[in-house]
Amino acid sequence: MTNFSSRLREQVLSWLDENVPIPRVKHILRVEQLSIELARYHDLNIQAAAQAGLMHDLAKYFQPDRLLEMAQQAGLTLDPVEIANPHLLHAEIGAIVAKEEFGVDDAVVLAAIRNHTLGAANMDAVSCVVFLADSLEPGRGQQSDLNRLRQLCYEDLSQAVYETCEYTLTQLIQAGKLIHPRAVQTRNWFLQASQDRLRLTRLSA
Ligand SMILES: Nc1ncnc2c1ncn2[C@@H]1O[C@H](COP(=O)(O)OP(=O)(O)O)[C@@H](O)[C@H]1O
Repeated sequence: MTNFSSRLREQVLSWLDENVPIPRVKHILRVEQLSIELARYHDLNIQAAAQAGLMHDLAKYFQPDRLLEMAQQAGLTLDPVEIANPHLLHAEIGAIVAKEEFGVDDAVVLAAIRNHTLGAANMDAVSCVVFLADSLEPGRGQQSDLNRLRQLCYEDLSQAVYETCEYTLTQLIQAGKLIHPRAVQTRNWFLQASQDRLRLTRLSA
């Protein structure tokens, strides 16, 4: 397990102070906190969830040209939706910054940073927790559907990821925005995972 020393945490906080506006730093700290809480509840690697929560938005304020250039340098294959909206690359590029700037080499942490916006089919539980924390941290609002999703995070992680994808996708459709296919793959994979578990539960009852 990566030892997320308080010294490294201070280094990240001081970098965030320089590169990210205060309201976004507050969001990041709430994501860190909820990631820790969910990881503790589900008996996951708390250090990994905390690190990914704290570093998920490192590239949030990088300009589109910089994101595209770094993605090209890293040899990433770009989806047309990322070319139309390079901001979506901040998750992939955030993982590169975590590695290069802070020496993070834990594959679980780097995957959770990469997966925080679009998710991924079959993403691991720490990625699920950070994905959910980013969408559902208390600063996102107190609407009843958000509060129901928050409750679901403690009952069934797969179902919570599936329903959170549905929530985000519905909002994007209503706003007439492009949808990245990876978000649809995430939704489909976690829908099937939830249904399979339900079927198994019924069979064993
Ligand atoms: N599945 C998706 N497909 C296309 N665009 C998306 C998708 N999910 C999020 N976005 C867009 O990317 C932007 C960044 O998403 P996100 O990282 O969740 O941002 P924030 O933390 O600011 O809400 C959002 O404003 C949204 O418009």
